[in-house]
Amino acid sequence: MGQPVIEVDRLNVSYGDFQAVKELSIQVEQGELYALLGTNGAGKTSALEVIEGHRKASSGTVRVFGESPADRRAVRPRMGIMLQESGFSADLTAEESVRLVGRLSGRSDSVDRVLGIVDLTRKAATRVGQLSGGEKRRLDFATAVYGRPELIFLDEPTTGLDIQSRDALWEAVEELRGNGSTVVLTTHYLEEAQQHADRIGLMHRGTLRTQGTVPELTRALPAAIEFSLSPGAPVPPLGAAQPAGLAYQIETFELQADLKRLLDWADQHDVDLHGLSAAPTRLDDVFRAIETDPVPTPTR
Ligand SMILES: Nc1ncnc2c1ncn2[C@@H]1O[C@H](COP(=O)(O)OP(=O)(O)OP(=O)(O)O)[C@@H](O)[C@H]1O
Repeated sequence: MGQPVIEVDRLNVSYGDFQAVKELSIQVEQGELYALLGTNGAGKTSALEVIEGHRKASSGTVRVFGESPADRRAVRPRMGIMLQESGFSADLTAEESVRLVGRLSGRSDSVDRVLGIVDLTRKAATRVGQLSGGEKRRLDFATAVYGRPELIFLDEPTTGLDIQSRDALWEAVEELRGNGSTVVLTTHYLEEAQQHADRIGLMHRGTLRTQGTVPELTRALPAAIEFSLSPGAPVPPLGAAQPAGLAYQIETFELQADLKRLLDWADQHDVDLHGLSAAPTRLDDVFRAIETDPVPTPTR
């Protein structure tokens, strides 16, 4: 891992009496794609707004490139931000919007290049107010990556995008990462986080409940083997639970070995395992478990 780009230590964000972010501590290293995921209202946007320099912390410290994010002159030229909702003026054209945000960023780039990344070249002269929802999201992304920033925040970047636009966006993100950019992502599309993130932090009700790589997060929960038996079949091994009728389920932390044991047992007893499936633990399972797990357990 490289140098820390983002260092958050015991961050708290409150709105009046309501504490939206509680004692959040995370570090994001240079070149990393860190996905901050969580349930609705978990506090992700509130935390990111502080890290981006848009909001003041109630307490705690945040450093971006070793500086306070409030020090906009030091930090802003090095970061590109795609917010959940764009603040573009409806009267500006796509091209004017990119030029304006580009000028404010202090970086230099070609407007054509960034509009090309998101296939908006044909819409360069179209006013923002006349762009579709997906086109506006793509314009947001184009402005966030203008000048190839070292640090890019993507807040639900692919919401409302068709599959071609998603693929193009992720291709552009991977290219930026190839050049060493660091990316912070929030999304409700867990498969995207699973596919692209180096590390994932899961927030629920203001706290970071767990953090790690996908294998680290999924390792903590059992995988599942499922099958059905014909009436009169012998009792299956491995403490198989019987949730309904003739359907069985085995939870296991040793999927391969237990699957072999089950198949050997079926062979020996000449039993058919109808609808046999063996599924590794998915990020969705970790996510669901978070809501019922009262104990915060960040791993690192
Ligand atoms: N300006 C505000 N004033 C009062 N409460 C707020 C404000 N902004 C956010 N909140 C509350 O703080 C909590 C965290 O909101 P936040 O937008 O940070 O969550 P989130 O994790 O980004 O959620 P989502 O996934 O739904 O976008 C929510 O309960 C929200 O209602």
